[in-house]
Amino acid sequence: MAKAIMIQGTTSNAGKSLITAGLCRIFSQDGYRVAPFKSQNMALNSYITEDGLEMGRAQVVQAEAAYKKPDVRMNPILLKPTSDKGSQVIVNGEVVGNMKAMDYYKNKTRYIPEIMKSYSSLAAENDIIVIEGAGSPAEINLKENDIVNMGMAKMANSPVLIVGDIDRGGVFASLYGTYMLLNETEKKYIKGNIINKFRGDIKILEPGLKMLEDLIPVPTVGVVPYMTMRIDDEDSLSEVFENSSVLVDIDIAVIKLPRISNFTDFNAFELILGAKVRYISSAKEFKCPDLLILPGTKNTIDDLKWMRECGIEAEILKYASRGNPVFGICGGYQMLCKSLKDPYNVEGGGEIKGLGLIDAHTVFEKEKTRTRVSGIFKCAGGIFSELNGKSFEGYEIHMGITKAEGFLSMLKSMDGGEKTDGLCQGNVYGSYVHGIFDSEEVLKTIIKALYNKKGLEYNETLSCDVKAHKEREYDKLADELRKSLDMKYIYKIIDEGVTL
Ligand SMILES: NC(=O)CC[C@H](N)C(=O)O
Repeated sequence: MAKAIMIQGTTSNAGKSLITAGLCRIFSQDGYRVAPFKSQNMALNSYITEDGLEMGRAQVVQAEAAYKKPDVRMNPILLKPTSDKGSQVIVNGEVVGNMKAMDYYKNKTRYIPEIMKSYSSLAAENDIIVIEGAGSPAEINLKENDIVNMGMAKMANSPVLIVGDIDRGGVFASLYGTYMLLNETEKKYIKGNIINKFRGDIKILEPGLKMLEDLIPVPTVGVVPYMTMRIDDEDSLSEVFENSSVLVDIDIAVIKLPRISNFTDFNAFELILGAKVRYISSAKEFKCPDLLILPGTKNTIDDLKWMRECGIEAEILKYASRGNPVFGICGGYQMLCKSLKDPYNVEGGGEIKGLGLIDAHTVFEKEKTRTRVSGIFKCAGGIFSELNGKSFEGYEIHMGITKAEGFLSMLKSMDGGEKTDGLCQGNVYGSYVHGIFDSEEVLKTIIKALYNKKGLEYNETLSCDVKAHKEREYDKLADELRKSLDMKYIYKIIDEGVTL
């Protein structure tokens, strides 16, 4: 039976996912069998495992860091918010329905047996489970019946480290306040604090650490520097959306839809030195990018209405009419169609005219398509015609089914026979495949075409192997954490567990 360590945070985005991933890599490097675990994730960035099951992307990254294949047991519950009040609830990788937040919170303890089944079976196969909490354990309105923070720590009898974000300020107050809002039993699980995202002179910080330790009986087990490294993000608070104003050769604009999903699809572009992805949420920011991407969304029709109202749709139509390239992924692909219909009310219902840039129609079905795919580009025209013959690999997660009016085609999946996973019309491209840009040949072909269009030279020799890049990032993360965390102490608390 594995031992456990749990990473909780004072807020969302404090860096729990990153530190969990780094610890997974460190323990694996030290020879342990390791698995990440998060009982419940609320995220629109999800992934499809080899068994066709859906899980949150943060645990996928952590699994990779632990040299493991992503496994749905690592994230038994996934909530995908469809609106401000409700979510699609996914248990052990399969949709169980849409639920209002209130109904879910009232009934969530019914999922404890599922959570513990997954946890126990992972624990039986590993030496250490690195558990990640969610949000903060001090949300006093949600603490009762908790299944993801202190409730989970108790079920797994796991020592807990709390991560605070010093970059946003108020780190002492939030670490102190988090501890003080816990009850006496819960406090016994807290074995250390971690200060994350530190930049500056540690000498100036040190007296504060001492004062905090005088106020609460919790040692600071490390001060982790601010890292520019990016691993796949979990939620829309992600720093990915903070645009920089650096000038580059190729400007790629992604529309930041209100329900944007799977924006990890575009991380691959970061490997291209001369390209920059910027996220835009107003018509004013549109300008004239070299490539426009419409990303996935959990609520295609609502997000299309939003684009229409804020004037972005008009900008896209103007931009596309001049022959500029547009690429839609999943929900973004659906928006490019002539019409979208939701007869079974899976995403709020109704019918709407699409952008009409691809002669196709999308209908939302009752059953979700969840599959991994691989295939090759065929019949891609326009500026990216060099994609033909290039292979892709990825996964699909959607309720909608898209059918072309006539003969339009672009991608053929090898494993799905004649299944068409995407369409192309002129310089407008759409596909259901998430992760399509992770293929080095696809990525390079697209970038090269964009350079050519601008009359610029593209240095093709630079590698953009996404997998190799990620491996290097995980090792770098582990090195950085080894330098800043007291690993001896962390091993000690893992070994001791929690005695009440
Ligand atoms: N991941 C996505 O973009 C999904 C698109 C759309 N919401 C569907 O389910 O069909």
